[in-house]
Amino acid sequence: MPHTLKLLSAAEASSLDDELRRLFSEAQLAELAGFAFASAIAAEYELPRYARVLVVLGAGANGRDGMAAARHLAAFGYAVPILRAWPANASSYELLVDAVFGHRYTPPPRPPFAALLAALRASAVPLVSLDVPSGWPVDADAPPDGAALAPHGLVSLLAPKRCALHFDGAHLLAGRHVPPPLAARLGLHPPHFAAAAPFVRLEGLRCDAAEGRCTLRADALPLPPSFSAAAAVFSACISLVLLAYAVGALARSECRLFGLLWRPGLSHARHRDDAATRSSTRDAGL
Ligand SMILES: NC(=O)C1=CN([C@@H]2O[C@H](COP(=O)(O)OP(=O)(O)OC[C@H]3O[C@@H](n4cnc5c(N)ncnc54)[C@H](OP(=O)(O)O)[C@@H]3O)[C@@H](O)[C@H]2O)[C@@H](O)CC1
Repeated sequence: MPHTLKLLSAAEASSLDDELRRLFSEAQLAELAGFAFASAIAAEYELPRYARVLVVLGAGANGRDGMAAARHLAAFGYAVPILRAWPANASSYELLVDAVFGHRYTPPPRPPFAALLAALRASAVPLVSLDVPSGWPVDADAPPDGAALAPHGLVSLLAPKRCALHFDGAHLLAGRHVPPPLAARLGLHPPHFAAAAPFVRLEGLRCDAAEGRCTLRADALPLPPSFSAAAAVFSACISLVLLAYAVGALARSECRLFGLLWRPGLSHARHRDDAATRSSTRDAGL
């Protein structure tokens, strides 16, 4: 069965933000997102090929998370300078990270961001966007126009936003800090993440703008085949142990029902014990 991903509208993404802000501080959210973003970037854009990274920040929470991601990338060994303006040597970087706008962007871009987006669009350096390709209308049914950013990669945070329908590059999903009951209540339906990885590659993702949904092919599981086989063997062993235990319990015919212990094997013995108790009580004249 293919796995259908929930795509969030801008309003749904804001509701999720509100829920998360009740659970985490802003600093915690930044660290969780920043680490997840950086881990996904490091997996897709490996060292040493993409060692020099320029992270471009906006004024909102997307920029704040981009700042945290930059710090984590630096800790992973990437060279991530802190600059106040678009550098003259931007083409010498090996990767551009777009953390300008997230899901609260409303077009058109105001100064100075219009020029910043144009510079990102014009660059030949591979570009990866965090959560939303900056400048893309989040809820748009139509693909963005030719002047919009065309990132090589997209790292969606927690759940892809609706505009991801029109993205067909390398797509990863980062962040797994939505508590499962909240994810279930919001119908997020996240895919499986491998072990403790804070991101998953959305390989085999097929987005259909007409249907308004993205599905992951059933065979595009994040677990490597060797791990899946090991997991299958492990779960088969556990099932066998549980089955052996159940058969053993049945053989001993122990059933506990509403607090009463019924043991056919023991009932005769208990009957004998009761009879013996009654006769010893009688003998004792009690
Ligand atoms: N860590 C986590 O777990 C979570 C992290 N999250 C992350 O936060 C992101 C959402 O953050 P956000 O709400 O701050 O919005 P975001 O889009 O970054 O910035 C808005 C800024 O842009 C500005 N602006 C807007 N339009 C403009 C325009 N046309 N031209 C110029 N400026 C414009 C706007 O200015 P204003 O309109 O307010 O004047 C404001 O300053 C989300 O995508 C995800 O990455 C959250 O999902 C929560 C969970």
